[in-house]
Amino acid sequence: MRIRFTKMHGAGNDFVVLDETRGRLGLREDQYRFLADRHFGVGADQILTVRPSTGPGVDFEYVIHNADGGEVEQCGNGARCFFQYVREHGLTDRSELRVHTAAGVIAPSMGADGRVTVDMGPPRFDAAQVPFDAAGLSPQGASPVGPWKLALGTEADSPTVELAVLSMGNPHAVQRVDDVDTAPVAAQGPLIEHHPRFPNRVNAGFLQVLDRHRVKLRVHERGAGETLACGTGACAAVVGGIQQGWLDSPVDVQTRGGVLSIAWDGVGQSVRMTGPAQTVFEGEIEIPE
Ligand SMILES: N[C@H](CCC[C@H](N)C(=O)O)C(=O)O
Repeated sequence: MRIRFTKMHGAGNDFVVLDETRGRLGLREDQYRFLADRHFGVGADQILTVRPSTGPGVDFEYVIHNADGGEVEQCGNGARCFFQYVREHGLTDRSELRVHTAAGVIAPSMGADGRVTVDMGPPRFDAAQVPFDAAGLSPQGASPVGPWKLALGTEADSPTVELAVLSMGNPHAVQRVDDVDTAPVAAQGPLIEHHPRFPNRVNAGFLQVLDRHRVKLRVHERGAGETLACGTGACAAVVGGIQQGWLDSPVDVQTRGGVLSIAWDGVGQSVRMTGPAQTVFEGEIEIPE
């Protein structure tokens, strides 16, 4: 099957965007994996699919698959690219949209400086909503994010980490580190992602606090590995940092792919993420039946 796609990125987190506004492609997980494959396919961290509105009050549906082919609830950098895509391809001329995702409705809008701001909805702290199995654990702090001390292995000398746990519609576990450049992202990222206390796996964040309004962040993403930026990860890291008393809104999040600006006014309030969206090229590709 030959399909058209658009290659995009948001702060270096890269995507293949598919247009299903005129009909479904009906792709399987292995075909999403093929598209994401950096050697045999196009190459991407996630595949984003644009679909028509699901009903009143929303303008489009936004579907996300990780590079491993699995469908997931939310993607922040992808939301900015989604918004740019539908405007660039004449699917809307609106400067603000309401978009249905598996995690709920998000609202992207165009800023005066050409950057895109997305209302990502409120963070969720209830363990069952992450989901996170906290049975038998006592939080190490008094905030809704914990933190929670987890051993990364069963050996007596397994490393233990303190993780702020929360959901942006997708699951996040964020630890504070002194220096992101020397943080054990490669070693600990997969162990946290696949930790048995996260039944749906989890995105693993590594947060360095520079001052109360600036941080550095690296994220080992569920289903994709370390990415140059993670939008929902930046939201989760800032919320966790505010909840633990390290940060004040707004916060500039320096990722390896660019800077994201995150604002949050407190529990029950939406997280607002602002950042870049870039179209790289349009293409066609033959995918295996
Ligand atoms: N890997 C994430 C999905 C993509 C999130 C990230 N690319 C973003 O910008 O939020 C997950 O499995 O929940």
